[in-house]
Amino acid sequence: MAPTLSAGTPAPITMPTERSAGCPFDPPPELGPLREGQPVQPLAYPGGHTGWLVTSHALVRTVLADPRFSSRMEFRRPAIHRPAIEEMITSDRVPAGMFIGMDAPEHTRYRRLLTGEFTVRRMRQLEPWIERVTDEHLDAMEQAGPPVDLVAAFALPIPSLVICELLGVPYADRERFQHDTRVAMTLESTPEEFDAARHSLGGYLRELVLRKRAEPADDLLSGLVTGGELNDEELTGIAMMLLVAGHETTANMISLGVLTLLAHPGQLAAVRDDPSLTENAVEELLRYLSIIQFGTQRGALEDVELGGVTIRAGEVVTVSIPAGNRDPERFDDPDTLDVTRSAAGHLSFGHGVHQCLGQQLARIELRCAYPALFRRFPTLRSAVPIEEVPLRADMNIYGVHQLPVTW
Ligand code: HEM
Repeated sequence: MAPTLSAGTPAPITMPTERSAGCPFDPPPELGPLREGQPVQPLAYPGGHTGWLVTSHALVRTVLADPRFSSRMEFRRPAIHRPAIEEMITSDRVPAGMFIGMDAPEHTRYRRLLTGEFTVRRMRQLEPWIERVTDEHLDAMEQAGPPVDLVAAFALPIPSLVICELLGVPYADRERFQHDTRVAMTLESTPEEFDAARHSLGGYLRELVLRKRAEPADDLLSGLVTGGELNDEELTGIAMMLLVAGHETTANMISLGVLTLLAHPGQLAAVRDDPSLTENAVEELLRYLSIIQFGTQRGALEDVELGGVTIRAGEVVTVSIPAGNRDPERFDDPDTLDVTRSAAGHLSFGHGVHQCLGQQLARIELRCAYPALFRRFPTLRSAVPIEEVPLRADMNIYGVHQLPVTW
């Protein structure tokens, strides 16, 4: 049932989603005034529920760090209409092992099994291999000659190959899982399309788990199989979560990051002239772009006071990562891309116990991809006017559908 708001509380708004035509890299313009005036704002969720939208950096962190706000799937009610996800949540068909939708102690148990696989040290060991894969894709681009779609030729295959290698998923099967992931992520997918994609991916990964059981190899999934703590359902859920989380996110950061640098030639020149700025530039692009564009959800397990309002038990809170990352209280001149600033403390990988498990891997891929691309093609530019690049306004993960480039 829709909770009633106390007297004096502003009327609920719907989630701002429209970006300004002038700058596709800026979040929807309504978020700024909301953050300055009403950083905990009543939000109308699809289906008639009322919950909250949190927009300041400090309060986003507060929510994400507070165990009174649950991550359970029933609270991951999207702030914008996503029929497939809404149906999945209400029908209680959440797959086993998907610990992004769990609280302690279940979350802790699963996450502990994986933490060791994603340490900085482990990820650094992958670095030479990631560099080689990156070079091979640049070779292929060079051979094909311009124009090339950077998404298909570079931004998608690299993270996809990397997560496959890590998990032990045959890359040759990529068409199937890339298609299923795309359907699962598109806002417009119907419940039927979403279910079909999930079943197809689940069936595929379940078979793979059985194969790893029969013939373990030297990969993450085999390690989890032989560790003996997880059943086949849990292993399938974990593999699905990692495969989905591991390639669309980084792929969009690569392509949208390249487009952003092309649109900010001074910033591109600064990193090109001083490669020691690369790590900074990657953090700044993560902050500036905030590709998890509609935020992430939590549910109050009890009444909680937040920013002067009472969130009632059971209400859903959406924290806006884009709004938090553009908060002038936290970052000076937040709407300016500045690769020389320290963007440490950005929220693009979340915060608290659910903070992104794959963040070190993503960082290594990004630190490798941007410089290698601009080194190989110093004259790289968009092959179409920037306003014509098709943007992923309709996807939970912001980015570009295609990015035709030339050099
Ligand atoms: C630029 C790339 C990426 C971005 C922006 C990103 C962003 C995020 C964010 C915001 C969360 C927190 C969600 C929440 O609190 O509800 C998260 C969680 C997660 N991410 Fe990432 N991610 C990226 C890459 C990756 C990669 C490469 C992997 C896998 C290898 C991955 C695996 C995960 C997992 C498993 C979780 C859930 C962690 C948990 O619940 O404990 N992510 N990510």
